[in-house]
Amino acid sequence: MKLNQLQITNFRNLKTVTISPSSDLNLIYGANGSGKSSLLEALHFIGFGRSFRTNKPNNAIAHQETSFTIFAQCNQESESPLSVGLQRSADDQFVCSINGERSNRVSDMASLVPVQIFTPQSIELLIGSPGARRRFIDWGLFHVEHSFSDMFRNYQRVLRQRNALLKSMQISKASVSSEILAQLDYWTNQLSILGTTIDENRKSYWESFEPLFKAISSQFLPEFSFELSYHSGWDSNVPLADFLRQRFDSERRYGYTSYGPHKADFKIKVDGTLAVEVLSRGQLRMLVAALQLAQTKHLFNQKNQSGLFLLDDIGAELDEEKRRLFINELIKTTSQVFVTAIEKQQLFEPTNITNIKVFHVEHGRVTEEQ
Ligand SMILES: Nc1ncnc2c1ncn2[C@@H]1O[C@H](COP(=O)(O)OP(=O)(O)OP(=O)(O)O)[C@@H](O)[C@H]1O
Repeated sequence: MKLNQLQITNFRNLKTVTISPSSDLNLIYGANGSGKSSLLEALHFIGFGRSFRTNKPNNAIAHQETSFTIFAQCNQESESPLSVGLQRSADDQFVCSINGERSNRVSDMASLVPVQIFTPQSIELLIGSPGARRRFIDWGLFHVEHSFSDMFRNYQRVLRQRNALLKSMQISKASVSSEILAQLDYWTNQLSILGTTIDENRKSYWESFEPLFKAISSQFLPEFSFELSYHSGWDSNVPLADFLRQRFDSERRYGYTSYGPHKADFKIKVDGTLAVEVLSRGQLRMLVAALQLAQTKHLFNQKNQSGLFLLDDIGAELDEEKRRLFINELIKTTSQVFVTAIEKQQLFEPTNITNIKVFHVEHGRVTEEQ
């Protein structure tokens, strides 16, 4: 999938932007506050239906305007061209269009355009909460198997029902009626069926992902040998329903389900110690880069599909050699890469890539350099 035209209107300080990006590498530079990250943020909206900077999408509507629009035309591998658009209004309306057809499901659009982003904050994947690591695995699964997101939504719906029941039991001091216990049993079984399938999907993803990661990390960080482990969120040698039933007393005390795939995580260690305890910030960024690149390769291997890769502020904490290595490897996966930096010098011209476009951003205007 390659984006060949992008139009942005009233998105932060980008009033009207129309560009025809390179299918390989796009280098974007400009002073602080010129609008570089806003350009990547607009692309991120296409792949996720949300920002990577705020959970209040209305903040991205340009001041004094009532909506923003983002429209992209794309070429797809061996398929007919695709056009996607989205509009967000200040009255919280979100409308997507796919080849002119309206859709209110952001995931319909997101499934068509895989987007990954690498920013100075991306090390949150390693130092932050397990939720970010679960989303990382689930992004990979979603793009290989789109039905995964429906399965996960169902799991969350069942989890909410089960938690509501546990909460009511926690509040009530009376002994639990057989009717309530039967209801809990029902939701426990449902949770177990969906949870086991999610866990199996994640495990098989992890199995095929791990060797790709190992190969890339030995290139990106040859001084370390990493050990990866995936944790299901419960002892998955025991069926989830049995595991939960054995913990009924503590679950009732807490009033929620504290085991299951919603508690899954993965860990990366070096000689038995968590990588975050050992690596420098720049090395942690390279580790995240290796994880993301492995995911890009995995998608390409499984679906012969590539997407957009956004690198915001590439100059931060990565030396020139590492930047060059990362971008060159990304281009090999046939990703369409967008890189931003403040200074043009930080955006080296890679030697073996010919299809490069350079854009200068100034006060919200984006111009292509000839
Ligand atoms: N809703 C909005 N409407 C108009 N302008 C906005 C809005 N939100 C943010 N801005 C402004 O848009 C400008 C562009 O911000 P952006 O983060 O894209 O800059 P940048 O080029 O990435 O800068 P830096 O190099 O400092 O990260 C900033 O001046 C910011 O204050």
